[in-house]
Amino acid sequence: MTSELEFFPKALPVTNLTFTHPAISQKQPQSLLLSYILSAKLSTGSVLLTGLLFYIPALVLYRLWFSPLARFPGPKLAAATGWYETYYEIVKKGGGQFTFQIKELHERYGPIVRISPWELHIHDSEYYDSLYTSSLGLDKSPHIQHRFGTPSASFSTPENDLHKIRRNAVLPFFSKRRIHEQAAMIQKNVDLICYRFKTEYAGTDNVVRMNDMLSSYGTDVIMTYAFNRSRKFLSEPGFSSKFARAIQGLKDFVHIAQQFPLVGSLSRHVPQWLLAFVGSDLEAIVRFETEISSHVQQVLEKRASQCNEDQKGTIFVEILNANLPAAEKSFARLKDEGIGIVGAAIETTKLANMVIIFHILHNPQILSCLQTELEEVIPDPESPPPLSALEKAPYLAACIQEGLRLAYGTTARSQRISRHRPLQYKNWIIPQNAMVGMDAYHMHHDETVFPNSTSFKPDRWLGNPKGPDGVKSLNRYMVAFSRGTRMCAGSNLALAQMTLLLAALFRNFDMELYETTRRDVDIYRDMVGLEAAPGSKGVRLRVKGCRT
Ligand code: HEM
Repeated sequence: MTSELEFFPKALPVTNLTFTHPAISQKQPQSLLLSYILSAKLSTGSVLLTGLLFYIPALVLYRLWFSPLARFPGPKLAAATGWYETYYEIVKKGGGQFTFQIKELHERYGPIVRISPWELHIHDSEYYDSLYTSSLGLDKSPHIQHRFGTPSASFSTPENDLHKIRRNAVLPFFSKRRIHEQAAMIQKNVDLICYRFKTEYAGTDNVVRMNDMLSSYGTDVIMTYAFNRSRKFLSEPGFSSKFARAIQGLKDFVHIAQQFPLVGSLSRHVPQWLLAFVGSDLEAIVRFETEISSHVQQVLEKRASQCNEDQKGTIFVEILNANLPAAEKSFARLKDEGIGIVGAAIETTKLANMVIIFHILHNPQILSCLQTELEEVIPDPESPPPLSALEKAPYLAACIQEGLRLAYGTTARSQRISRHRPLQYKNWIIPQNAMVGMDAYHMHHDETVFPNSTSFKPDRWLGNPKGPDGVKSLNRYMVAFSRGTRMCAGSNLALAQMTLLLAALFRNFDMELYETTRRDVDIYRDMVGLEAAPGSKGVRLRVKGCRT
């Protein structure tokens, strides 16, 4: 199917987003233009110029008055051109500002707004479960397929049916039982952090850069879990992680790759030496991707030579053993899945931990409540209880829940498309093939659900709390892991990592923030995940001493 007529060189979201309307055929402006050209025999330059003069007004006219989205409220400029979104995502304040602009649009236009020629956004916490659901078989928008340069990862797969096949292959790998079986591996990484805190940091002026430490923790865990190959970044001086720069680079590049997918894919073909020479973050990204690719390659080679005993139980052996078509087991596909999983695991968990650690250290009362609880749950810090016991500590769980809320998971909307039938929101009929999205930023700052929403208040999660109607659970409105068919596959792993680390740090150490303020954890840019203000060095702390 042809896409909506598009003059702008910026890539169009997707083929299927065409809206045909009886009043104006998609082909009309094109055929008019063609007959004009043939009869006038114009030079190429004047043909293009004349074409533009016809084409742009016809396109804008169609979008503003004849598109099936024309009747939805929103600014005319956003309805007329995708460059409106591009301006906020790439230009304004260095980019990543569209989510905040959408919030302003909702204040002006109400709970449903047309935010681009192709897309609607809804701000109504009660509707989230209707859109992010398993029951409607909605596609994820192809608009965001190239965001991370891994178009065939489950995470990026637009089509619901194909996504289901891919997701089902990895899901058992992240079950709660599997995660509990791996708790000892995660605890080993936590023990190493505690050992280094005790021997290198406690009672000294040495500053722990949590950005590095948490990136290394996330990387070492997921690389062991997925590939049985730890990178041992936690043993590096200052906990520095070579993947951290790559992940940051991926984040910095995310809106460019989304707005201009061609740039995203071409960048992957620039030689690594050239990227290194110009000092680009892309070089770190390519290096990271090359490393994951080589792990995938090894898995395939070892499997071919049947000497893959050491990789038993790793994620790719699982996928290779699954009942999937051959194309699903190709190197290119597995590489994308590998990069997708490692990328999804590291940054999200790091950010949530960082937000939690900051707020606890920033609020002495919260710190004291948590330490009191942990002293009961972990009487002897030398022999911590199993994960299952720590998971039952209510105040720790409440801190984690509140941190996930303020770290958002993914801040940007993840748009859905109904291919086969229209959707309904209140009195609005959303036409099929329209993109429609909601996001955690709007959900988590809905003051009717989370009063004083910018404050870190673990207490709001204690004692089986309810939402605004006094009936539905408050948990229903916490969407850091999203919901429905695309809900985070690694949420059990993420929660286990957070529980084990936070319990150990706050039970074992007295810590204080070092030159860190809210500015270092509050969202300034939406780079699909939270990004703090420019120049932030993330959360940094000093270990004052050990607790017994
Ligand atoms: C605090 C930590 C984490 C948060 C808040 C989080 C959040 C999310 C969210 C919101 C999505 C849905 C994205 C979308 O709809 O576009 C997602 C998907 C995903 N996450 Fe996580 N994530 C976390 C940690 C992890 C970890 C540790 C893994 C481990 C591998 C992981 C693996 C995945 C995968 C594979 C998907 C794609 C699921 C699919 O499309 O079927 N995540 N995550």
